Amino acid sequence: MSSTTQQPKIDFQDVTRVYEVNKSEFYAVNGVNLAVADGEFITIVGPSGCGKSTLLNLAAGLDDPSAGQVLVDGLAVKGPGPDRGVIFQQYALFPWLTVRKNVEFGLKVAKVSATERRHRAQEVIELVGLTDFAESLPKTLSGGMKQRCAIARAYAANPNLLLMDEPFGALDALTRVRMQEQLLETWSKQRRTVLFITHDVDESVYLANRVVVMAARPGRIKEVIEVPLPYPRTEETRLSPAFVEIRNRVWHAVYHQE
Ligand SMILES: Nc1ncnc2c1ncn2[C@@H]1O[C@H](COP(=O)(O)OP(=O)(O)OP(=O)(O)O)[C@@H](O)[C@H]1O
Repeated sequence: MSSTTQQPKIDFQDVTRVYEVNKSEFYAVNGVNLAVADGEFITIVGPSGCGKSTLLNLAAGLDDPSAGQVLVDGLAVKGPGPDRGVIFQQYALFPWLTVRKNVEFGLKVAKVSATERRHRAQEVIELVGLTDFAESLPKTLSGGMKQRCAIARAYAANPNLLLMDEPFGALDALTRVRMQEQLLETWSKQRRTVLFITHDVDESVYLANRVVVMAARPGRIKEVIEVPLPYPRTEETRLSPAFVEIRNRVWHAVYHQE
């Protein structure tokens, strides 16, 4: 199959989600079309309430469209599945379990054998740089480490699609930059498809192959902006004129909405 005919990993086809608010219809998202290629890193930015989480939840199978459909690997999403790892801003770790046990939890539920669980947990804990904290409880970890643990837990199930809703939103600026670098490093090794929501324009450009800018009322795609900057991206990337130029375009699209 040539790359031009490859089936998208995620395909939002004319997706609309309507809520009933005060007896009238409210379009959280309206007529969204977006095809995400396998291995692509897509970020979604836009003002509060423009439907970013709605789109992510539809891809995760946590919600159903009112019209249109979301396809993953060519099949309509019918509910959550182990092929899709979801990571939210709140880490939602079990406070009474160690990092290792938190990471193994989902595998245990999925009845993966104890040996295999250990092996997989070890691998992903190493990947996110938490080896020295594998036996620690969440309360002893920093915010960034907790989020790395949540990411490791999502990776452990070996999803080929990562759905991330403002995962670094609660972190301080420096930790956030480190987490972005680490996420890109992992992504370069494994090339899982990523759909990543953020409020941060710099973050959206730094991470993505393409930035999807949304507009509100009704929630819709306003513009899709390519980021043809090479990986690995570094501090130099952030300072380069090409980065600044794209950042300015995204900024303009987000903040100058009619
Ligand atoms: N269950 C619901 N019932 C009614 N309206 C809803 C419901 N869920 C979401 N909405 C509305 O749909 C719109 C889109 O919500 P969504 O959470 O997707 O936006 P968002 O872009 O992720 O916002 P934010 O950046 O603030 O997280 C919002 O106006 C929200 O109030």
